[in-house]
Amino acid sequence: MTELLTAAQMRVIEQAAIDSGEVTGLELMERAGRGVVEAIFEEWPELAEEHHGLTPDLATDWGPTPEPLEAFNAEPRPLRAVVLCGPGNNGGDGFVVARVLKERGWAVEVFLYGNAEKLPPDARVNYERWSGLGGICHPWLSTIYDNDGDLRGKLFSADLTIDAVFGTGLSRDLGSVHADVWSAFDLDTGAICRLVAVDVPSGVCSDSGETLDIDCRATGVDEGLFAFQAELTVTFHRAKLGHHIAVGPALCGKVVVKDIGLPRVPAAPGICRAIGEPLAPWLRKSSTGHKFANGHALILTGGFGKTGAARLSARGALRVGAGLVTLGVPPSAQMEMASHITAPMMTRVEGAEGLKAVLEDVRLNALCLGPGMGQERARELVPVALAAKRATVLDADALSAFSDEPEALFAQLHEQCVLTPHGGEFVRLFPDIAAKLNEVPTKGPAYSKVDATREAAKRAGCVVLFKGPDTVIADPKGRCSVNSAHYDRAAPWLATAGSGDVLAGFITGLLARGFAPMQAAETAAWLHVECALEFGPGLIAEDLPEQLPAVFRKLGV
Ligand SMILES: NC(=O)C1=CN([C@@H]2O[C@H](COP(=O)(O)OP(=O)(O)OC[C@H]3O[C@@H](n4cnc5c(N)ncnc54)[C@H](O)[C@@H]3O)[C@@H](O)[C@H]2O)[C@@H](O)CC1
Ligand SMILES: [K+]
Repeated sequence: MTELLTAAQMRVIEQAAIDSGEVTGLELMERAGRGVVEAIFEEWPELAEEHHGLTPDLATDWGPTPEPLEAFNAEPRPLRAVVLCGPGNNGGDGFVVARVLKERGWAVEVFLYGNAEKLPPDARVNYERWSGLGGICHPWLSTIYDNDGDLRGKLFSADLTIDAVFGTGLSRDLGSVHADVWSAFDLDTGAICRLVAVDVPSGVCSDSGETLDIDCRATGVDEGLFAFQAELTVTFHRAKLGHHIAVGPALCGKVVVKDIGLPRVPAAPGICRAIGEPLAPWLRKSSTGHKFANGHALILTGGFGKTGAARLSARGALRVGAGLVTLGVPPSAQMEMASHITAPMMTRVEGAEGLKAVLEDVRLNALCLGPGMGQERARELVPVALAAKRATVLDADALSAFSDEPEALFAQLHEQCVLTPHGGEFVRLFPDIAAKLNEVPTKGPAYSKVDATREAAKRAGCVVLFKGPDTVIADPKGRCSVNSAHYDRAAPWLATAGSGDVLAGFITGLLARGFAPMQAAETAAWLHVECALEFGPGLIAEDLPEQLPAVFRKLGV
């Protein structure tokens, strides 16, 4: 697990290092800027080749882009970079990048959004260093307005563009504070070649991964997404939450984290973590244990014609290692179920009384309710299941059944429960929290999916796993993690019918094995994505449990 920081947490870590005298802010900025250049050369080694270099005097002479034949016969030209600097320390990093590239013979054009006199001290030093190298700093906005799209032309013909406009300090409303700042965001940045964002693409809130809206009436601009679309994002020390949640991943391109020599992140309850590979020993089974040592899960099913979802959960629970799995079937579906199952067992569960009777068997240590269950059956069985105080997963219909009275559900939940809502179910159970999350933010740091899941878990009094490509899991004490299915873990084929039922089964199976709710939810979410990656395109829900043996083998389980 690695930490995913907020801007405030990053500032605390940075300030503590500076206060301890280990490092200065200026040194951190130098390392950050150099880290960006290093990451660029690692990503595009062709840019690191020396033969492109020319003398510094020619470095600002851009000239028109040659035709292909001309280019073939011409002397090698210097590589061209445009660096867009903002008014804070993100801009300071940009000046370092500009200097380092210029020292390597690149032709570098720097545009400053803001007033050089008002730059914060470290950024100001780097502005001076850039100027001392003979570097010119163009005022950004006047260039756009006066030279009729000059900057645009440069951007679209540059070999590299650096976005150092806003980083973790993006806080104010883009429109109302600076009615003209939108112009930076009005560029079709997705079409710019090799656009590299320093820390975070400008316009993306690093805490929430949301883009900030602007008041289109005040600025007179068309509505749009006012954020840069980067091909590569280079961040420092640790990834930030915004790199992994909401629309952040879609705008970051690829994220590289560069070490800038800060100390390890101290353990603090408020710090959210990215779920990483579970340790194999957790998942291994004891060589002497019998099946009952690995728990017995009960998965309640729906009626006739509605049993498939619970079977998917059962398959998931078995494959993840539950010793036994029993499907609790209403009479109408007994024949259907019997003709479909082999390894899972089944038992008749006819209503509240039926479930009470079945739960007298205390070996049933993990319950799953929801997949394909039907809301009526869920309303009848959920209270009985919760009163039994077993580890319990509530998914799908077991959540929607309480849309009209979520408080009644919360009153019955206990700390052995895991709720697994997707976006729609989340809205039904936590409408006020969802409304806050879905509000388009105008200021940073914006309310995030992490904030929303934490608040929901606190209210529910149990673990909440809020699904999505950015699944967030939180417990009532504020512990929180993100299972990011982005970048090299992108698993778009997981968005398929029944995949949530398998996830509920994985969690139930792990709970049966004795995992704590938070650990079960985190491990299941991680395995779920790994199974999808293992199978690849063409995946359907049935395939997911079948990938577990291969995933386990790779983990060394
Ligand atoms: N925190 C750290 O440990 C380090 C930070 N560094 C860099 O510093 C950045 C953070 O610097 P800052 O805190 O100065 O923040 P930024 O440089 O991200 O931006 C803050 C500046 O933008 C202004 N601003 C914010 N919202 C605005 C809006 N909507 N319209 C116009 N202006 C707006 C602020 O008033 C401030 O001047 C990081 O992203 C990173 O790039 C690095 O130099 C290395 C170390
Ligand atoms: K940036």
